[in-house]
Amino acid sequence: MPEAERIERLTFESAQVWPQAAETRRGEVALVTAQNLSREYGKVAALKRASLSIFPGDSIALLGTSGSGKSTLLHLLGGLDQPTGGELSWPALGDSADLRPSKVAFVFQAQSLMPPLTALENVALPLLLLGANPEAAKQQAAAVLDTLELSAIAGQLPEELSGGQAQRVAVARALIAKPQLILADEPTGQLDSATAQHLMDVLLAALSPQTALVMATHDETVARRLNTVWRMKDGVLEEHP
Ligand SMILES: Nc1ncnc2c1ncn2[C@@H]1O[C@H](COP(=O)(O)OP(=O)(O)OP(=O)(O)O)[C@@H](O)[C@H]1O
Repeated sequence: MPEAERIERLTFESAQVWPQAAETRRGEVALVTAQNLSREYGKVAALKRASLSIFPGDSIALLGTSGSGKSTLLHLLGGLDQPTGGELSWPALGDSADLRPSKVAFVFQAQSLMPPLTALENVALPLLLLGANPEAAKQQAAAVLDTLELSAIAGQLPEELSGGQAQRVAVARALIAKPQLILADEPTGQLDSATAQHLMDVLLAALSPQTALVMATHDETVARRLNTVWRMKDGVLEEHP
């Protein structure tokens, strides 16, 4: 194999197991890239010098114990929080002021739906925030709920839903504006294992090849459903063994 091709292959393969801070990979532009990214809360170093890039099609499990810095990293990657050190940019997405909800969407652990709104209205919300016509937004929300086999509960309020149904509605809300980057913070954390696996089925089936998913989890079984595992320990993004 020619030397140049060998080096390119080695570079590509290492990018599969170890988060690189390169802005491009095989001609693709990174959705988000970070170099020595740090976040301190007073004396607590929640994230220590993380360098990484995330590309379209990546599905990454962020595995680590409680307090290891997973939520801190997700919030920074989504522009919900500001780093105290390092560089962070969204080469394929543009300005951090302009990230949500059509470019980046979050799925949180639990109870993130708006209580006075029905499931359908919750799912339509990102489109309304983007200025869509309300009727068109509701029609699109109904279509997404249908895809996730949730049409029967479209008119119900969050308090009337099971934990698994509520999380699937949260996934529908994250997907509706066709974001390129989905950041999920332990979306299966409060679900039993069968319901958690069903949520993963739904989420993975709904991803397009242009979309990247980063999911924080404690659960190795959930992590194994994704292509890559990144481990965090005491604020450090560690190499996967
Ligand atoms: N707003 C905050 N103020 C002060 N300390 C914080 C804040 N947010 C997080 N921390 C601290 O930063 C560290 C990392 O927290 P983080 O929530 O990122 O961990 P995590 O891996 O997501 O944990 P969990 O799995 O329990 O959600 C912890 O020591 C936490 O106490």
